[in-house]
Amino acid sequence: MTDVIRIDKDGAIATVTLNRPEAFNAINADLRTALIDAVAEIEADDAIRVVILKGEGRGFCAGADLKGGLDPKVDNMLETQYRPSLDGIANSSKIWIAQVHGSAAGIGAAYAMNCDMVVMADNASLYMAFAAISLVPDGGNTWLLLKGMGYHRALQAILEGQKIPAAECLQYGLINQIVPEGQLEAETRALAGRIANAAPLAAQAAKRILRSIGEGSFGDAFSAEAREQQALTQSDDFREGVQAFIEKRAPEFKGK
Ligand SMILES: CC(C)(COP(=O)(O)OP(=O)(O)OC[C@H]1O[C@@H](n2cnc3c(N)ncnc32)[C@H](O)[C@@H]1OP(=O)(O)O)[C@@H](O)C(=O)NCCC(=O)NCCSC(=O)/C=C1/CC=CC=CO1
Repeated sequence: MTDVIRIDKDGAIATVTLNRPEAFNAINADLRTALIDAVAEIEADDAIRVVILKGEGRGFCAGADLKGGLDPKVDNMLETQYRPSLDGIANSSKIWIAQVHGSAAGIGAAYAMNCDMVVMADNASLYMAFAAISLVPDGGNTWLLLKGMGYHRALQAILEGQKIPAAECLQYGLINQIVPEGQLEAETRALAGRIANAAPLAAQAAKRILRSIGEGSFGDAFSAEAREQQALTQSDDFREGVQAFIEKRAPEFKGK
C-alpha cells in the first residue's frame, strides 16, 4: 500500500507530503492518523528546524474525505482525530511552512493557514468548501480567517463558500508570498533555507509569543467549531450535501 504521507529530511529541513493524489489528498482515517504520527516524529527530531507541508498531485488538500473518511457517528472526530496534528503544528518548536498549489479546501485550508508561513502558487486558492455541504468551517478555519480578513469579509467568505484566490489571500495577510506555480518548490525551499538559518531559540520564542497574544485563542475557536460541526454532521442537509457532491449535482437543502 502507498504511504499516505511521505517524510523527507534534508539537513535541518523536513518535507511532509500529503500523498493521496487520486483523491486530491482528501483526509481519510489513515491520513488523519499518519498526520498525527508525522507531526510527533518531526517534533522529536532535534536536527529539524523547518518543515515544509505540501500535497502530491493536482492540489494541496481537499479537506475531509467525503467518500470514505467521514463517520458522523464518531464522537468528537475533530477534537480527537484532527486537533492533535493541528495543535501539534501550532505548538511545534519547528517553523512549519505550507507550500500550496491548486486548492486547499475545507479543513485542508486550516492545515495550510495554521502553518507558521504560507507560500502559494499564483493560481492557487483557499476554498471554504463547507457551505456547499451545509457545514461551518472547522479545524480553526474561523479563527484563522477572522484574524486575517476581519469579521465582515470572513463571514461572507464562509456563507458564500468562497474560493479565495492567492492575490486576495496575500492582500488579507492570510499568506506570506505568491509565486508562479513553476517556481513554488524552489521559492518555498529558499524560504525554508533562510528560516533554518535563523537563531533557533529566538525563532521558537517569536513563534510562541505571536501564537499566544491576541484576543481569543485558536483553541476556543476550535472547540466552538467542533461543537457546531458535531451537530451539523447529524443533519439531513449534510447527508444531502455529501450525496450531491458524489453524484456531481447541486444539493437540495431543507433546513433539517
Ligand atoms: C475544489 C476541489 C478540491 C478540486 O476540484 P478539481 O480540481 O475540479 O478536482 P476534482 O475532479 O473535483 O477532484 C479530483 C478527485 O478527487 C476527488 N475528491 C475531491 N475532493 C474530495 C473529497 N473531499 N473527498 C473525497 N474525494 C474527493 C474527486 O471526487 C475526484 O475524484 P474522481 O476523479 O474519482 O471523480 C474539489 O474536488 C472539491 O470541491 N472537493 C470537495 C471539497 C470539500 O467539500 N471538502 C470537505 C469539506 S468538510 C472538511 O474539510 C472537514 C470536516 C471535518 C469533520 C467532520 C465533518 C466534515 O468535515
